[in-house]
Amino acid sequence: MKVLEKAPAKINLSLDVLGKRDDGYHEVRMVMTSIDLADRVECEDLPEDTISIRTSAPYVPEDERNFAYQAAKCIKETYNIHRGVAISIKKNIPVAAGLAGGSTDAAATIRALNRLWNLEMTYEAMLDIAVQIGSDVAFCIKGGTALATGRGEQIAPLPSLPPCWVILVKPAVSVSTAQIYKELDSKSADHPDVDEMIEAIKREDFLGICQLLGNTLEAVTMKKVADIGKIKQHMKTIGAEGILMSGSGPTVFALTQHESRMQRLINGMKGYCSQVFAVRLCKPFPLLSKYE
Ligand SMILES: C[C@@](CO)(OP(=O)(O)O)[C@H](O)COP(=O)(O)OP(=O)(O)OC[C@H]1O[C@@H](n2ccc(N)nc2=O)[C@H](O)[C@@H]1O
Ligand SMILES: Nc1ncnc2c1ncn2[C@@H]1O[C@H](COP(=O)(O)OP(=O)(O)O)[C@@H](O)[C@H]1O
Repeated sequence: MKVLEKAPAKINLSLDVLGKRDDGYHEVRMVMTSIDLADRVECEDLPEDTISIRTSAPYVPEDERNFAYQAAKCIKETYNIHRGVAISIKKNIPVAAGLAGGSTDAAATIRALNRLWNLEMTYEAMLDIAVQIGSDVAFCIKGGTALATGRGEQIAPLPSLPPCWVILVKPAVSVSTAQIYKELDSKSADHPDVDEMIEAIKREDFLGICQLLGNTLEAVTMKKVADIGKIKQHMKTIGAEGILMSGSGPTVFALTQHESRMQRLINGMKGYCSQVFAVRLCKPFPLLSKYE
């Protein structure tokens, strides 16, 4: 048997880093939302008890370093499963871009194996696996819009955003999330107003959401990748209601409710960067209600 799961990317609308914790991670408060730029994860039974990984993109590991492999291994160990699986990942999300590409593949693998192996996992059981793979995997299990706290693994759902376009521009460099957190001095950094962002979302106030976009990590990554500042400036000149770097970067996104602005942004930014996308938002997965 074979099951297919869609694996949407995320953007961070508000990302505040409160400080460093004793376990080496940073305490964060983030509002995240899923976008319709998605990988496709296919899981198929294998006759022998092994995990195999195939991806469509170069530079993505096809062994135990792949987050989808780690998710499958963790489920096999936790549920004492002695079955093999072939995992095939069609990558559409740019790699190491601040869009949680690897995390969403891991989350999709958890959802897929739950179906393939009839595990009847609850949402909480999926989260237990997710936190062992990475901080952003928990959000990606359900997706939609949510507040993520702790190291990013504590999830509280929020209402969906008003409909809009998300235009993404990925500079031709990648950054290491660990390095960006390491270089952050959270005391002297800018801190976005996460609570006001949540209120704006609850009020369905699109312009308020755009004005409140903020990311504590942006200044750190901008110092290393000069293109980010140039992209932001260029997008501002073309016109968008809100512009921000996602996660640890270097992808920059713009939000607009106007199709004409979306077209202008796409046309204007294509001459600037090779990786430019315009996508809609994604609703949360209606999964798990059967088991909750
Ligand atoms: C910055 C964010 C914002 O959503 O996203 P990306 O830019 O990666 O997409 C996340 O916090 C990234 O989460 P994720 O990519 O899952 O990180 P992990 O694999 O758990 O950790 C990678 C490394 O980042 C650092 N890290 C991560 C999360 C956190 N709250 N504090 C940290 O200090 C640690 O050094 C850790 O070893
Ligand atoms: N399924 C996967 N897809 C992409 N990258 C993966 C995957 N599994 C492991 N990785 C590793 O994770 C690193 C971070 O990639 P990614 O999750 O795309 O970035 P980000 O954390 O910035 O959102 C990559 O450099 C890659 O080596």
